[in-house]
Amino acid sequence: MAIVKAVNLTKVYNPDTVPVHALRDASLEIEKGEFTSIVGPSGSGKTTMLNMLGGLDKPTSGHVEINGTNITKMKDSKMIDFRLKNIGFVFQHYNLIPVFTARENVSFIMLLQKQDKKAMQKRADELLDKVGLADRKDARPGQMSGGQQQRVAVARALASEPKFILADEPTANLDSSAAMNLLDIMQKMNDVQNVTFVFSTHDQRVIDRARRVITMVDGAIYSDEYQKAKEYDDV
Ligand SMILES: Nc1ncnc2c1ncn2[C@@H]1O[C@H](COP(=O)(O)OP(=O)(O)OP(=O)(O)O)[C@@H](O)[C@H]1O
Repeated sequence: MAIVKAVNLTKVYNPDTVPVHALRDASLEIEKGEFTSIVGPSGSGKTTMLNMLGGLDKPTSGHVEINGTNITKMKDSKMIDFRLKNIGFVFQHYNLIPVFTARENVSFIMLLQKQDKKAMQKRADELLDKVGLADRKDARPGQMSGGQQQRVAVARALASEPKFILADEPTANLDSSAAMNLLDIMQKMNDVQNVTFVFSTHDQRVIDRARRVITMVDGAIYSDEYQKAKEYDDV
């Protein structure tokens, strides 16, 4: 069964004033263990699609299923809890909490899930080790580079052991070496632990690493192709 299934999604913003058709009858399925890029020109609907897949917004028509559960009909209060347990998010602007250390940022989701404090600390430390930040656990976002902040964001996204990770333009603000390093880490997590990643991106470096490339044009799925992905450097 697909982890994520988007069925005939249409999204119209501002339907009563100046309607914008951001998605037009777009359907896709994501299986466990995929490393997939959603690409397409600016305004083609990539972010709108990720927002629908992550339950951050609702379609005008159509629906989204996650592991067989229709999330489109879910009440907002239930959706928050469902998101916490099932979906990890990585954003272009990292979205870390500035007054928290790296460890606290990673622990925060587990705190919301009322996990045991010791287990929470242990998991946060393991995740930060995995993203190469063993020596930056007590640093706050303002004391870290963009690449380091985005690696904290990846560790945070994994903290609740989600079914899949959605990453909206994760390398957009990173220089070349930080972007490659982030991709190496995510690709290795995909390869070794079978973590499922879905990206939206303009970045050819990210597209080259994907095994599947879904292209959107004007709110619709234009093509959906598998390719041989560029290998990652061991990290
Ligand atoms: N909240 C909103 N209100 C109105 N229109 C919106 C809103 N969000 C997006 N749109 C419009 O919907 C269309 C799709 O936008 P979306 O952000 O999904 O595209 P994108 O492919 O992610 O673009 P980019 O690559 O520039 O980030 C665009 O025409 C955009 O202007």
